[in-house]
Amino acid sequence: MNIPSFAHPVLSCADAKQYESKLMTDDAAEWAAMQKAGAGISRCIMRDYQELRPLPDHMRILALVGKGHNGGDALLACGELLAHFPRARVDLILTASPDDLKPLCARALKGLEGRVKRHRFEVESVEQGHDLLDSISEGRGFHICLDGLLGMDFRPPLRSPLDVLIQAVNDYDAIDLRAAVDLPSGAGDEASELKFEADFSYATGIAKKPLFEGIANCGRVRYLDLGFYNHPEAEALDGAEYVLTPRILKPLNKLRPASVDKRKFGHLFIVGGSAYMPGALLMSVQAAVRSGVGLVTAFAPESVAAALSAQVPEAMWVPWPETSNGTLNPRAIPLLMDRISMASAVLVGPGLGHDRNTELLAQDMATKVELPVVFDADGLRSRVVEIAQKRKSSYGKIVVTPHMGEFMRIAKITEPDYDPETLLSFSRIYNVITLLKGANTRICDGETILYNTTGGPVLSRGGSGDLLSGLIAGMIAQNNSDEMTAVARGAMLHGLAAQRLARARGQIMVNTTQLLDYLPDVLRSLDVNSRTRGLGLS
Ligand SMILES: NC(=O)C1=CN([C@@H]2O[C@H](COP(=O)(O)OP(=O)(O)OC[C@H]3O[C@@H](n4cnc5c(N)ncnc54)[C@H](OP(=O)(O)O)[C@@H]3O)[C@@H](O)[C@H]2O)[C@@H](O)CC1
Ligand SMILES: Nc1ncnc2c1ncn2[C@@H]1O[C@H](COP(=O)(O)OP(=O)(O)O)[C@@H](O)[C@H]1O
Repeated sequence: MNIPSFAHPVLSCADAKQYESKLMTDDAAEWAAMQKAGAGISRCIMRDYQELRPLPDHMRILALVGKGHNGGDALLACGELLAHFPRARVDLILTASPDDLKPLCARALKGLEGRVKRHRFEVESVEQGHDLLDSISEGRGFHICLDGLLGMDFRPPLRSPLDVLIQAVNDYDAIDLRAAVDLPSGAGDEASELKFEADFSYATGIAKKPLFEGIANCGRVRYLDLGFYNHPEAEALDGAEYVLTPRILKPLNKLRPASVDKRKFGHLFIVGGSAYMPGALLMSVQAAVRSGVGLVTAFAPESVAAALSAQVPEAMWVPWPETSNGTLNPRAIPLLMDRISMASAVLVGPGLGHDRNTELLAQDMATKVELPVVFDADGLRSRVVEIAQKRKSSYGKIVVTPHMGEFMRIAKITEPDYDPETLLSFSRIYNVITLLKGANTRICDGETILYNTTGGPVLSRGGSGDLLSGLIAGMIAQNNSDEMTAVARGAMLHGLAAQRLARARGQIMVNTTQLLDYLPDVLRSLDVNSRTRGLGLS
């Protein structure tokens, strides 16, 4: 796939530093980038804190400030927060004397003079660190802790007193939101065991590779597009890993031509459900009908089809004969194949249940359906990917959407494995597009990995994956892009809607399907004609 404008390269810290040195050849350019970074970080914090509650006017902010530009970004972010919340209180912990700060960091500090309190961190033990934090906050803790100690220039080991400070802050439980500038202090191409434990890492300008190692090693990653790739030097960058930007949604946010009818927007077939798991199918269908696809036909177990159809009358429901287990009978596949000429894509799996019959059904679908087919949940079988390996190149792609447990099963590995090479080789060998779900969802076609950094723990509840597969399949069925782009588009919409849900209603006391009500706002809030930066940060 040629890398389109909606994805930006993920670089090692060393490559990011080299690339930035080509873009920023003088202090004025660096200062401008730092100001954008500071403004972007403060916007993100104001937005992300709302997953907990609205930000209080009198918020207490603690910034940990190192001597480099990472510290400078944190200081500029504090200035922005103060501009929005003049009654906020900002305390800075400096680990170097002001004379030792890099000039732009010193300039950012000067800009805050008289508006913040400074503290030097000269304590020797973690306990003394806690006492200092208690005394600074007068025992009330902090709403926000901003880590600007070390950025991409970190080289292990962590030197004293940074190690003590990071440990003290990590252990201090009276902090609502921990935000790392660029990447958590202690992370880097070479990381130290001790790292700032971030809830969010706000990647400034370039998303660095260490952010995507392991499972959410650096908290939630938020990529701030500062326009670093609007530069001729960007052409020379290569590599397999990219971070998605909301620009991928731009084609969805256009007025539809006056002359179109529903057939123009595709027809999705969804096969799933079982007598004891009808809800998963229902959720996939609910999401699919919201995706913009023109028509949805759902094939459901005959004992539940009527009840489901009452819930989503927009879809056409076809009752499917059941086995004694209440699962779909594979012998009834002609029900689907007789109608297949009407479809543009197929989704198999939500709520299907796991038995020999559904296994046969999934295999049959992989063999017989020439259209793009998405396999999710119980449709994810090792035989399906083996069949995909031999699929004719004229057929539509097979897309698999495993979480790590399911991935281990179909990739026949025994341990969770987040190595990009594992995902690349699996997708290449089996000739599939893989969407590997998790805190940072990865989408891979065997040549490229796209990281979707949207979403969050509000999605960690039953049914989120069913909504995702319905959205993805609905995007593919619309046939307005290649399958990889359609999959990535569905994932980004799902994540952005989840963020909106969490900000409006919190992460905890919500239903999975409430996410659906936030999908329209995602699209409607995009500034589609913006040419300079990613389309907004939401
Ligand atoms: N370039 C730009 O314009 C833009 C940059 N941006 C931002 O700048 C960040 C990079 O800034 P940077 O280059 O100033 O380095 P940064 O990571 O802040 O500090 C390095 C200092 O840490 C120190 N140090 C290292 N290892 C250590 C250890 N083990 N233990 C203790 N100390 C250690 C080392 O000190 P030294 O070894 O020299 O004594 C050095 O001076 C980047 O991540 C992003 O946030 C964005 O604003 C976008 C525009
Ligand atoms: N901590 C998290 N951060 C971000 N996204 C998450 C997190 N936990 C789960 N998700 C997302 O929620 C969805 C869960 O899908 P899945 O595991 O199939 O759930 P289910 O089978 O219950 O529908 C995926 O899109 C996954 O990426």
